[in-house]
Amino acid sequence: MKKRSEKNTETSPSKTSEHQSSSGRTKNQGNKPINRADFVETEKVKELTSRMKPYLQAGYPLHLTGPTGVGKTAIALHLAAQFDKPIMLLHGNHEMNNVDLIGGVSGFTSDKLIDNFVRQVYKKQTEVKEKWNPGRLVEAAQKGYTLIYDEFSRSSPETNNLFLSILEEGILPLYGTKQNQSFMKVHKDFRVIFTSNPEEYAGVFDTQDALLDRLITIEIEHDKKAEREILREKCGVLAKEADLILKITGKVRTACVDENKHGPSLRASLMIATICKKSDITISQENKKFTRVCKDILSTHLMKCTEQNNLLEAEKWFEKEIS
Ligand SMILES: Nc1ncnc2c1ncn2[C@@H]1O[C@H](COP(=O)(O)OP(=O)(O)OP(=O)(O)O)[C@@H](O)[C@H]1O
Repeated sequence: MKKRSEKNTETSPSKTSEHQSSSGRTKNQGNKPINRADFVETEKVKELTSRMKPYLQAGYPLHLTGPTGVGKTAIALHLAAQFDKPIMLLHGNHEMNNVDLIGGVSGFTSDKLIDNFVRQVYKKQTEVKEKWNPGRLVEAAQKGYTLIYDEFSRSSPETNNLFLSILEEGILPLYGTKQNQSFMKVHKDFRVIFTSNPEEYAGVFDTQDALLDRLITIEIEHDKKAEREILREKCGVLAKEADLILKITGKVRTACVDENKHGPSLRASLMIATICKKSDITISQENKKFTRVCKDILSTHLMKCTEQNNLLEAEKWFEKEIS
């Protein structure tokens, strides 16, 4: 018997890398657990969770919006974990396109059949087929994952248009994928939590009204009490130490708000607390090492918001205000 069949899969390298560069921002796909051990369930978080969970249970998508570092992603992850479903995290970016979300052709598969059964007859038959790689959204929508689409407004409105029919008709259009079917039905458990920064932030597209109309938008704001709880539990600082750090970042934040600019967030306070704890730096206004750390972490905000021309001037502002 001299009949041989070979299968060959070729992947076009350029297509693959293009695909990865933009979709590589998708993290935690499917069933990989998210490490949320250091999440602090503050009173504010409890209140928000009990308010928002029923909306998701009823099948409506949520949209958490607010300034950077206010805890939108952390809350979205916490909320998503309330459902017994894998969580998929997708990061918006201007390069993301439909291929990243619904898939595209990423190479070819070829079947080769060589028939030499009769010695004098040699027959070779090759069939080449395009290889379709489904995008992230296909997997999540098909299997009923909870999708967190972080900073979705950093992707273009054209890309986000896909969500219009997902959220309204429960179907995922498969245009451009050369599939037999033109759409796919979305799993009944598929839930979406969007997060975004307000439109005045750099690198953010205006969101189409039609999409906003389909979302339940909740504004998340800075909350001093919650920040204090997080600093204490996450970094292990004392209440008075947390208060001092928050007083300092708060002063700079207020100076920024006065100038209509975005000031330091909880991230800056977490950095100060973590560095001081790990380096055994006493958190006290009299300790020069501590104020040095604060100045280093807050210097970019100081220069931007206090309209001081150089770092020295900004530091003088700091000495005067933080005393
Ligand atoms: N409840 C919480 N418990 C523990 N850490 C938190 C909590 N809320 C926020 N954080 C921490 O604060 C920082 C900022 O939070 P997060 O990234 O969720 O903010 P964000 O609003 O999504 O910011 P951005 O708009 O820049 O994406 C992160 O380091 C996060 O781990």
